[in-house]
Amino acid sequence: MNTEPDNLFDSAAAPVRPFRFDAEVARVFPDMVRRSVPGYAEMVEFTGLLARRLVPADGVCYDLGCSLGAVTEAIVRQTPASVRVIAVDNAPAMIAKLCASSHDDRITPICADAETIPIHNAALVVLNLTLQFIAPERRLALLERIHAGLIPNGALILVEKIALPNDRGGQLLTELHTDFKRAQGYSELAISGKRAALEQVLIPDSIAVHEVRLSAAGFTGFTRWYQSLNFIAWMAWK
Ligand SMILES: C[S@@+](CC[C@H](N)C(=O)[O-])C[C@H]1O[C@@H](n2cnc3c(N)ncnc32)[C@H](O)[C@@H]1O
Ligand SMILES: O=C(O)C(=O)C[C@]1(C(=O)O)C=C[C@@H](O)C=C1
Repeated sequence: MNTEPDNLFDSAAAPVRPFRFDAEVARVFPDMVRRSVPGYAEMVEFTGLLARRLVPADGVCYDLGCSLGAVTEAIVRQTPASVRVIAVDNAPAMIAKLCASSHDDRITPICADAETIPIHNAALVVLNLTLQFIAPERRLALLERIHAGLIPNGALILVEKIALPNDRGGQLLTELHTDFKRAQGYSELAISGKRAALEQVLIPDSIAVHEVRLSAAGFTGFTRWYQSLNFIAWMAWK
């Protein structure tokens, strides 16, 4: 996948407009996500390893909000050749790039909305940094649909940026996330510009809200398997 540098928020002249997954973002996405999400590469790799344990031969996986297909490719790498992945994103620029880079017949890229795409016989559904972009009042309905589309013993992998408590620990982790971005070479301008652009677009929930909702959606159990600062990964099972 391309490695063009993310300098989208570096220009002082750039107007602050809501963040969108357009062609500009798709062009720099691998660099952007790696330098913005601490632990991203490891979470993607672990998702592949989890798929290896969770998905039966001939199993079907859904990667909802797949972007350029990093999770899809990790699943394909780690599972038998009979396992297939349906890779869904509603951003045409993302799906176009995924189609251009991947010709694996185990992968079915689809440009569609995760909220409406039919989900059937899924052994594994992955929402890697996607639920946070769905309107909060519709998140439960999406999780209920995913739960209904899973086979018995099927699982959901959910990775999210979370809302931290406004206490000393929460403030420290928020500051560390900014330090992480600085250490990745982002300028103060780029950091504050992206923060403003994501406001009202990426709406994080607290750990408690996520976990109450997983139960409400019908999942019988869940476990957290990764945390890096304000990014957390869960697995939930039917
Ligand atoms: C942060 S990116 C996800 C990263 C990706 N899962 C990965 O592992 O590299 C969020 C993605 O979700 C997609 N998205 C947001 N809302 C969506 C929706 N309602 N249906 C499908 N895709 C959606 C965006 O277009 C974007 O590509
Ligand atoms: O918190 C941030 O600053 C982020 O950039 C996070 C985040 C995400 O979690 O999806 C936001 C948008 C980009 O897609 C990549 C990463």
